[in-house]
Amino acid sequence: MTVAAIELRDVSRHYRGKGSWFLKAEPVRAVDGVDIALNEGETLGIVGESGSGKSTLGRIAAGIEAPSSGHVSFRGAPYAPIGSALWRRQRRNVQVVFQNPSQALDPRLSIAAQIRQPMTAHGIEAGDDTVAEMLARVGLAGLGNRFPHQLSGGQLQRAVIARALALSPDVIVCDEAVSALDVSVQAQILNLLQDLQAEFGVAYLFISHDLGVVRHVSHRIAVMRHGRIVETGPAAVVFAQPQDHYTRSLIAALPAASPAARRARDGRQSASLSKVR
Ligand SMILES: Nc1ncnc2c1ncn2[C@@H]1O[C@H](COP(=O)(O)OP(=O)(O)OP(=O)(O)O)[C@@H](O)[C@H]1O
Repeated sequence: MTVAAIELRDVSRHYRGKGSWFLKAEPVRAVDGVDIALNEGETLGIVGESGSGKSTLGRIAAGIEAPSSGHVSFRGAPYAPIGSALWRRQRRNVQVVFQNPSQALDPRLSIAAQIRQPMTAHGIEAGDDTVAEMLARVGLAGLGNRFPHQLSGGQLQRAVIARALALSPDVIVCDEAVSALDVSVQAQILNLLQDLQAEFGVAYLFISHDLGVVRHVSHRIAVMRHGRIVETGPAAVVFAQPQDHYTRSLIAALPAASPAARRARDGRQSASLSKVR
C-alpha cells in the first residue's frame, strides 16, 4: 500500500466568530470535515473563491497550524506537537512558499545567506558550491551576493523556492505562489516548479484562486467551498465533466485559458521547438 505524503482525515478548523453584546458569535468554519491525500511527487491543486478556506487548509497540511479536530499525517505519522524537536524535523520535509516573496525574505541578508541559514539550522552542509548550485538551478546564477531589494519580484520568488528546495523537502505547499507576479513571470515560475518536480520528485499542494493556473500545473484538483471539498478528481476529468454545480460555475467563468497558464504552455512549446532546431 502506498503511503500518502500528507493525508488529512475529517479535518476541521473553526475560529471564534465576531459577536456583539446582544448576539452570540457563530464560529467561522474555515475548514469543515476535509478528507484529502497528497501523493508523493504529485501536484494537488486546491481551488476556490476567497474565504473558502484554502490557506487555512494549507497551513494545516504544512503542520504550522493545528486543526480543531481530525487527523493530519505526514508519510503516515501524525505531526508532532507544534514547536517540538520532532515537529521541526518533520517541518524540514514540508516547506511553504507564500504569495509575497519580499515578506518571506530578510531584507538585511544576502540571498546566498538566506539559502544557507535554514540548511545550517538543519545540519545540512551548506558550502559556497552547494548554495551556488541551488541558485543556478532556479535561474539565479551569480546573484547570491545581492540583497532582496536588488531583485525583481520573480527573482525573489525564485530565491524563496531555492531556499525551500535546499532542505530537500518531500512537499512544498504553494499558497498563491504566483498571484503577486506579472503574467509572464507567473508563467516562468510555473514552468520552474514543474521542472523541479520532474527533477527532484517534490509534491506540491498548489493553492490558488486562479483555476486556469491550477489546471495547468495540477495532476488532481480539489474544489473548496465554505470550508468543504465539493469536488475532487484528476484535473482533466474535473474540467471535462465537472460534477458539482459550483465547479461548473467556476469553469464557466474562466476565460478560454488564463493568461499565465497560456504563457506557461506557449513558453514550453517554443522551448521544445528551439530544442528541435
Ligand atoms: N486566524 C483567523 N481567525 C479568524 N478567522 C479566520 C482566521 N483565519 C482565517 N479565518 C477565516 O476563515 C475563513 C477562511 O479563510 P482562508 O484565508 O483560509 O480562506 P482562503 O480561501 O485562503 O481565502 P483567500 O483566498 O482570500 O486568502 C475566512 O472566513 C476567514 O475570514
